[in-house]
Amino acid sequence: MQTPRPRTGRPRTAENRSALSGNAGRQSEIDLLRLIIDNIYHGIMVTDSEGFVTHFNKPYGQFLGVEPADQLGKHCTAVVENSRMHLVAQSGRPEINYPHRIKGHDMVVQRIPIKRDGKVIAVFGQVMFKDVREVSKLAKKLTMLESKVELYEHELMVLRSARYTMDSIIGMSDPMRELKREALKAAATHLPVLITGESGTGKELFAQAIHHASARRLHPFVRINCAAIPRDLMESELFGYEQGAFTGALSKGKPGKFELAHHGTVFLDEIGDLPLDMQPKLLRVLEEKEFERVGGNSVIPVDFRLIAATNQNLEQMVDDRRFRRDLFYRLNVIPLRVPALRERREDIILLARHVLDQILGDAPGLYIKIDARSETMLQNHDWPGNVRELSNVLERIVSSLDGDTIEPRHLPFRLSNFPKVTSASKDLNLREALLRAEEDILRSALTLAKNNKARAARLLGIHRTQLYKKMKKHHLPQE
Ligand SMILES: Nc1ncnc2c1ncn2[C@@H]1O[C@H](COP(=O)(O)OP(=O)(O)OP(=O)(O)O)[C@@H](O)[C@H]1O
Repeated sequence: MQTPRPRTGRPRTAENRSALSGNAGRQSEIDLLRLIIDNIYHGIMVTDSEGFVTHFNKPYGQFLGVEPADQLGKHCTAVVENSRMHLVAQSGRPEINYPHRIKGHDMVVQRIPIKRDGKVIAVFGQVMFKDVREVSKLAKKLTMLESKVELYEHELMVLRSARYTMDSIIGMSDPMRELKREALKAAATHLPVLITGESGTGKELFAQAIHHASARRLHPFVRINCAAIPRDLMESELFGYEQGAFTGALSKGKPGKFELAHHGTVFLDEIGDLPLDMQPKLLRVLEEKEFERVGGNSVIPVDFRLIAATNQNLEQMVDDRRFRRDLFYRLNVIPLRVPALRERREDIILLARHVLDQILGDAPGLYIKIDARSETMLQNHDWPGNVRELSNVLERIVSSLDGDTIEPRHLPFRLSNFPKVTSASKDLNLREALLRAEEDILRSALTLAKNNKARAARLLGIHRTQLYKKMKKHHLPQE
């Protein structure tokens, strides 16, 4: 096709046309559009339906080394080598991401016909990449990023599962095997799970293992300790708040735990401590899977699986009207009870070995033995603080162990039913025995109370100040 000659005497700029109309508002709008076109990063050229240039921006001028204003009115083929703008005007078909060779560079361009009433009135051309190698670089970068994401997802899964699978829950006793089987079945559903059991039995461990065995494993596991959140902050912690919802609120607002757990699992620990006035709000989000932020008026949908745990007797609490019956039924869809350590004594030594291995870590050549009498003492103890108490006892022993074997003399006083005064117990005098017993009981109470001093003092039946005094006497950490 023959290239039409440039028409120099007939400027076709939008500016000129609107200057003729004499409309000031229209003029300023056109100025703005021209400014926008000139500030776009990519080179841009617009032609009319015959291929004559009506717009040509500065970046394109800089790229080609020409003055933009001088190109207006010329035919596109006289301005840009290999131009196809006039052909697109004729065919009316857009050319998206086409290769285009200019000045020895392979570029990537778009040519889009602009139509009015079905007729092409202009063609918009844009240089997408000044060098086609940019595209392949970008594509490579994208592939690289995609594989990195894949790698991280995999690592995340390995990391999480390495810590929290059912296999990492130690226990070969019948009740534990059965419990793991039930927990795996629960993981395959999206139903709420209620885990009960004494303090320190491993309820949280089960909650995490269920999450990581479920289809939600790549999404967040959000733990909320109902006993630890101050009452007046509970609602905003759970549901978040909007800007200016209350004094001290962050100016941007803040998402709550449920929002953060989208597609994942919410673990409500110590659910028995959820204040009564919060219970209907929890029930609503469980039933409707949507909530409103504090101070907000839009409803936010959320998808999560709920796992709740408690060491309290929720049924009794329902009877005492301290826990809502409707909420209890909603939570108790799949009940799992983690047995106390004394109900699975065959797991005690297994757990002790596991804890010792964890304490010693990767230290090469280090191995701590437990002699037969100590094993019997560990197995015979009732462990009111369960696995947590066992861990604490072993940690303390290891920190002051003088050899590589745990012997009865290393074990806390409470593990022996009563001190046997034998000829071997040369150093045992009453004062020392009482001191050891006192320290031991203090430690147990603190373990049971999860280091909450007021609770520990209540357990011991003494005043808190007295507890602090005794802790000081035995050099127990006060924080
Ligand atoms: N079967 C187990 N195998 C390995 N570690 C365990 C096991 N059970 C408990 N533990 C460990 O004991 C400690 C207490 O466990 P966890 O916090 O899960 O108990 P819990 O029942 O949720 O306690 P609480 O009711 O006091 O919150 C944790 O350090 C946990 O890793």
